[in-house]
Amino acid sequence: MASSYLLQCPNFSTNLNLTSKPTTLKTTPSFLLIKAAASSSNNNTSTSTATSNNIRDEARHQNLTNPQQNHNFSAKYVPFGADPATSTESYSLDDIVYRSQSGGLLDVHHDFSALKAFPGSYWRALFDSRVGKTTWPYGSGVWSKKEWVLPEISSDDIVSAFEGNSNLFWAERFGKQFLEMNDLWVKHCGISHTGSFKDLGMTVLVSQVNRLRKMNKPLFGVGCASTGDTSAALSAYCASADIYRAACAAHCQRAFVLSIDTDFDGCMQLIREVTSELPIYLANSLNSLRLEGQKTAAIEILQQFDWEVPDWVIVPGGNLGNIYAFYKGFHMCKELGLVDKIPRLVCAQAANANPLYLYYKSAWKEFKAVKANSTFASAIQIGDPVSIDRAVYALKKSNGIVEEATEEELMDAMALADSTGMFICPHTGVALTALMKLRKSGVIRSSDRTVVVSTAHGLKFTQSKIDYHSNNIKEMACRYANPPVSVAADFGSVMDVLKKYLSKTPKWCLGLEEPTCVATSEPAKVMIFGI
Ligand SMILES: Cc1ncc(COP(=O)(O)O)c(C=O)c1O
Ligand SMILES: N[C@@H](CCOP(=O)(O)O)C(=O)O
Repeated sequence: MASSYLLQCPNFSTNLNLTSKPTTLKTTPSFLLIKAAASSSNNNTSTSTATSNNIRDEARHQNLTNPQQNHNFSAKYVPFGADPATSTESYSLDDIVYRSQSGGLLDVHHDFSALKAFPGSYWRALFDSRVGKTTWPYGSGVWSKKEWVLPEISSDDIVSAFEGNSNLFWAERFGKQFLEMNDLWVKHCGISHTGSFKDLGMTVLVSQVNRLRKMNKPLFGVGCASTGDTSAALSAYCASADIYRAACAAHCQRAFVLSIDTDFDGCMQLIREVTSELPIYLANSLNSLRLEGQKTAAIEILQQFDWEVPDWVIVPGGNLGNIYAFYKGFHMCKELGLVDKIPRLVCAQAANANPLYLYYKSAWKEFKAVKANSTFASAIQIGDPVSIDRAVYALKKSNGIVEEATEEELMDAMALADSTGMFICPHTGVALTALMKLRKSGVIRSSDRTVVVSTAHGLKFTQSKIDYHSNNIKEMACRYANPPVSVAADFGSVMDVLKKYLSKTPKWCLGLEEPTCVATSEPAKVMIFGI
């Protein structure tokens, strides 16, 4: 009985939602109308009865016949930072709760004693055995770690697009050419179902929504504030679970988007108020369930290095859930004996939205929210991050660092990365800038194994690339811009342009003398003819 509501600031650029025309908050009646319509339930994900021998049926059969799959792993919510051994406050994951009694954050705490009954080698082998298969739900990079994520959910309730298992790209040329590094890697979390790392968290959250609906919990909607990535993931996973159909009349199988005249922080404040008034489940990372999925990217990095721990992991930060999720994934691997240390974490912020950076620079003395200014890294244009306490914890525990990137720095870094064959988003440009600064200062050494987390697909942020390469950004030199050359559509004009371009190349290239063998040091030219 749930539908999905999204609160977005108006200039979101990356929205992949299946939306109707955006409605402003002033049209509250429409909002209520959908709530009232949420009366029937028809969830084909959780009641898969149609075809036999699909992967979900096979998983069900396996559960019945393979007792090894029955375990006593469990998890619960505890106040963030509290010692679970002594804290008297805890909640079932089936409770709808986002804050502790004192108003603080929550954390999902796993029963480590049950998990520790198995040695690290067991977990490594189990996770490795599931990679790249189509077995439900373990073919997902998130659900391949199900025992560490949501151990008690039935595989039947899981809503998954087999997210995760993303490419860990060896940035050979970027590393060698610009940083004298040989062991630089980019974890492409944005090469994913809806083009950002949010899929990792949303599969967990929407699966739990599916479970709560089956338990007849009072839950009539799912909602988030968003710059565009969280909302895209929420829409897609709710659509995949057919959650809209259950909520609305047949003509309205899509998310309900409110375009609100404020920034992300304003939207976040509003969705928090709305979700405390209405039975709408909060899908932002304030809800600690999301981080259980996102932490699997850290486990995956270790797995991809054959359980060797990198020296550094650099993560762009906005609302600051993800930096903690990475810490948590690494920390669990250490606690449970899969590895013997964790990497140092770097959180990279845009200078135009840098409250964590300022806090770090004050030696953690005083946190002040800021008014986030416009940045090309629009998904991290956040001045009052909800997970500030989680981020500080992660950074302190990992001997971490916070860096920042100006607009020019992040755009230049993105262009340089693209010039070496990557195609990254501006947030990844922020993380690469942090790396470049830390290399320059010698903090990160040439031989350090370093992973930069790429959080979204470059294709979601093409306008920034077009602006940069057209030299169309006020007060920015766009030093690495590569604008197209306009040329008339006739052979002579094209040849004139090409001859000028190729004037420094050997004469045989221009057909002016017999070809000789090509010197291997001669760089090849790449020419693209387009409109
Ligand atoms: C593409 C992208 N990168 C980075 C972030 C920052 O992640 P977090 O808010 O968890 O710090 C976000 C969203 O916030 C995002 O959408
Ligand atoms: N960039 C995010 C901001 C919200 O982050 P969340 O992880 O707290 O949901 C977005 O895409 O909306």
